[in-house]
Amino acid sequence: MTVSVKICGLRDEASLDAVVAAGADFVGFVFFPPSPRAVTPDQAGALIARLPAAGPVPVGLFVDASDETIAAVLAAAPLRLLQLHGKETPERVAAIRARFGIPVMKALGIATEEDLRAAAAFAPVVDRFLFDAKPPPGGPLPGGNAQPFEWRLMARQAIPRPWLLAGGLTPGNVAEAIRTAGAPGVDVSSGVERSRGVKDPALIRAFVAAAKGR
Ligand SMILES: O=C(O)c1ccccc1NCC(=O)[C@H](O)[C@H](O)COP(=O)(O)O
Repeated sequence: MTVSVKICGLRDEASLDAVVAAGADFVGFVFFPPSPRAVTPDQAGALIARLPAAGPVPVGLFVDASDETIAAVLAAAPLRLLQLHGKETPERVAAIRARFGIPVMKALGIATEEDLRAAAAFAPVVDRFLFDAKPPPGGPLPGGNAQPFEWRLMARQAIPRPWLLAGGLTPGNVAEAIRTAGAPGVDVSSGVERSRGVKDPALIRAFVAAAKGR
């Protein structure tokens, strides 16, 4: 099985080029101003313009964003997948998908099997899921916290859409995480950074190689 890989929170050309050269499948841009990984629509547009046609799918990460915010980003950055990482309800997800006509990936925070059951209500309105750790209480970011969750919770679950495993993955643990969770795909941000918000091309290459078993 080939594992899909998403590298999230890109802000500079050298790291983006490393994502492309390493053969990642998705590349994420954060449109959440409090994040140290946030980019403006124009910055994302310029980075996406560097992607080859057969390169990684550009993903936009939003947290409880308004239609106006999403529209303003799309005017400058041709995203091909919208990652919704806030408290969006199934109804809100459906409305965003219908309005913008772009596939949607809903992020869900997982700490227990009960949390996983929330996926059922979203299944009819999403194209993919991303399962991440729950953010620390009172923390500034709803994701990207280098926090793993219990990978065994995912094992043998019948998830009705393609999905990515996220949260605290690194080049050193991603192969074990994939085996334990039975994950068809993975997503990383902190684990390929040399400091918070600053990606490291060597770590990006190592992560993709480890995830894809190269
Ligand atoms: O990365 C951010 O700054 C961020 C901000 C707000 C919501 C979500 C965010 N990141 C979500 C991601 O897609 C991360 O890749 C995922 O949570 C895993 O992050 P990490 O544990 O740092 O690898």
